[in-house]
Amino acid sequence: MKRTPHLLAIQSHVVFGHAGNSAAVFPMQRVGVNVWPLNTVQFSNHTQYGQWAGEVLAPQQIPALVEGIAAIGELGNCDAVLSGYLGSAAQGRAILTGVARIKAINPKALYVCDPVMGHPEKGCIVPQEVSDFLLDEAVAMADFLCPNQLELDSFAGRKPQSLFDCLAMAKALLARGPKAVLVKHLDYPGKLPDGFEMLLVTAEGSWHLRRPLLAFPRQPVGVGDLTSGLFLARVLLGDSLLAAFEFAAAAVHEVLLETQACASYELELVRAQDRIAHPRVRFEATPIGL
Ligand SMILES: Nc1ncnc2c1ncn2[C@@H]1O[C@H](COP(=O)(O)OP(=O)(O)O)[C@@H](O)[C@H]1O
Ligand SMILES: Cc1ncc(COP(=O)(O)O)c(C=O)c1O
Ligand SMILES: [Mg+2]
Repeated sequence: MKRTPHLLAIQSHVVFGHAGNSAAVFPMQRVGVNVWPLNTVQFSNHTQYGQWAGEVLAPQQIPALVEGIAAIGELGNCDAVLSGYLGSAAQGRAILTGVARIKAINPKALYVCDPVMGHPEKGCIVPQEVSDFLLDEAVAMADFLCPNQLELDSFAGRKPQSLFDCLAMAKALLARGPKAVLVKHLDYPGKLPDGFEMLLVTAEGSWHLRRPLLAFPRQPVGVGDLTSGLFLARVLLGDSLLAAFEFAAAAVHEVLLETQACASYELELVRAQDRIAHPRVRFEATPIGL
């Protein structure tokens, strides 16, 4: 029998609704991965409501929890670490120490970094020191990096002029450490207004994917966290990076269709669970080169 992969997921938890681990854990489990959720913050709701209650996890808790898993002899079973929304830069450094500890026991373990940064225009609120940590330190250790366009711009220090410019910006990141870059949301001058586009960039090749842009009165949150989580889950289950990319796009689109049909602001993950596991839609990524 094939072994079920194990994944340590270090990102936010919201009591109500879906963002961070609250967007990604159930879908990753639903496609067949054992998830170890480690919550960097516990907030009442995501920050795009503009107000929330709750606390940031003390950074020293991250190594303490990782050592607790080592002490029961299970740390070597960890196949990957996924990091997302962080409450402080100290938490980020504690995660990198944890990644090094896990890779020392299991050199095949992957580190996937979704570099969630604060953006005033989007309403996602993250401390500035976290963005600095992601730009300078996390990128060097990440096996895969999953930025959105705004985060890609921050890494490049500029905005793109075209789709090929986005590709060049993502390719430049490969030289800084990651083996693959998944740009979860593209925005560039000349982009067709009715599409939602993504890029997968690896040393072996690059692919562009377009799916329909759906209309929402308020943009749902947690879509990026869902995308990175499902992409990694499918890689751990044995998909190629390209297959995992196409799967994540299809499953996320299914969730958005259900969310739109319910006129819900929060992602309808429970209702969409069968469609997450078995997407009915398929989007083919096309090779793209410079
Ligand atoms: N097919 C789609 N139609 C409409 N909106 C979408 C679609 N897919 C994703 N979105 C929205 O696009 C935005 C992507 O957010 P962005 O900040 O760029 O990425 P991330 O969620 O990774 O941080 C989100 O507001 C999400 O709700
Ligand atoms: C607590 C929390 N976690 C994670 C996110 C990231 O969500 P998304 O996947 O939409 O970038 C947000 C965005 O506001 C958030 O408030
Ligand atoms: Mg995001």
